[in-house]
Amino acid sequence: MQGTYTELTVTPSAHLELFLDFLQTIFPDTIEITENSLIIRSEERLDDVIWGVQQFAEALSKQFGKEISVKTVTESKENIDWISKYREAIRPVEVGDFYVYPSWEAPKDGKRNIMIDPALAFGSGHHETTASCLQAINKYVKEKDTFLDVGCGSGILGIAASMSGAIVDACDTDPLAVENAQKNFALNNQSIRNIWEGSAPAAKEQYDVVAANIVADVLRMIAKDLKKCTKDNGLLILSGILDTKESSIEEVFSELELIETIAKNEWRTKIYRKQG
Ligand SMILES: C[S@@+](CC[C@H](N)C(=O)[O-])C[C@H]1O[C@@H](n2cnc3c(N)ncnc32)[C@H](O)[C@@H]1O
Repeated sequence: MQGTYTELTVTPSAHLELFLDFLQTIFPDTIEITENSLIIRSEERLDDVIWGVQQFAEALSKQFGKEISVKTVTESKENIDWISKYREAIRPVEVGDFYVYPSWEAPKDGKRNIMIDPALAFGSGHHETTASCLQAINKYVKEKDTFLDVGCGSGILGIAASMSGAIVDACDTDPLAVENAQKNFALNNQSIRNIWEGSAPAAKEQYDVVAANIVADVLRMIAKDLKKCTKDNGLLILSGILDTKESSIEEVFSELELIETIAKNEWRTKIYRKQG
């Protein structure tokens, strides 16, 4: 890509549509039409086009027996590399021992590096709820723990748990998320024991740690299943809770021991222990 491109504005005194037909033979898809003008952008020089447009105006003048003039203005403009701009906007995220980075950045020495490219599935580490769950995993997940990631999205939480030595299962109601999570586990050289399309009720065992970063209303709906698949003395990491919904979650999980609440902006992450 060149550093600049030329923008040519063609303003005929009449018959804009005929000038459009003429220019479309040279630039079939790339003409912007405004009320009185046609705009062409190109990395090539457009001198020949300006000459052609003037010839066309002269030919039309002869054909209609009245003068049809055309004004042309060229401007050199800076080419913006949108892909680079987008990439610059996606920065790595550091939470505890975890360093979440996109594929075009380098991993960081001394960290548990998780490579995730932003995709359709939620979970690049930038959202407060994901970052808070990573903080909780960093603090509470131990080697050999069994871990269930309910609503895995990109798989980021399960990958973090696996890097902490846990044996990981995951599920999501969205088949695209299941596919994306599997891809991300492989990209990060982590293994996932079981992954299924669906939710907590399909869990076949009880886990040391269950994490669910889903909106509060859904957490309330599946509360019974989340508690059921958590072992006695196991932990439940609940996120996706807006501060306005916090008390409704506390109410539904009141029989568990609340051991920590992480607050980031308006988002709350609650860590419960299921007493034996
Ligand atoms: C906010 S994203 C969280 C993604 C990732 N775990 C993270 O922390 O960044 C919520 C995910 O939950 C999934 N989901 C929504 N309702 C669900 C349910 N009842 N059971 C399981 N997954 C659900 C969505 O498809 C989405 O991928």
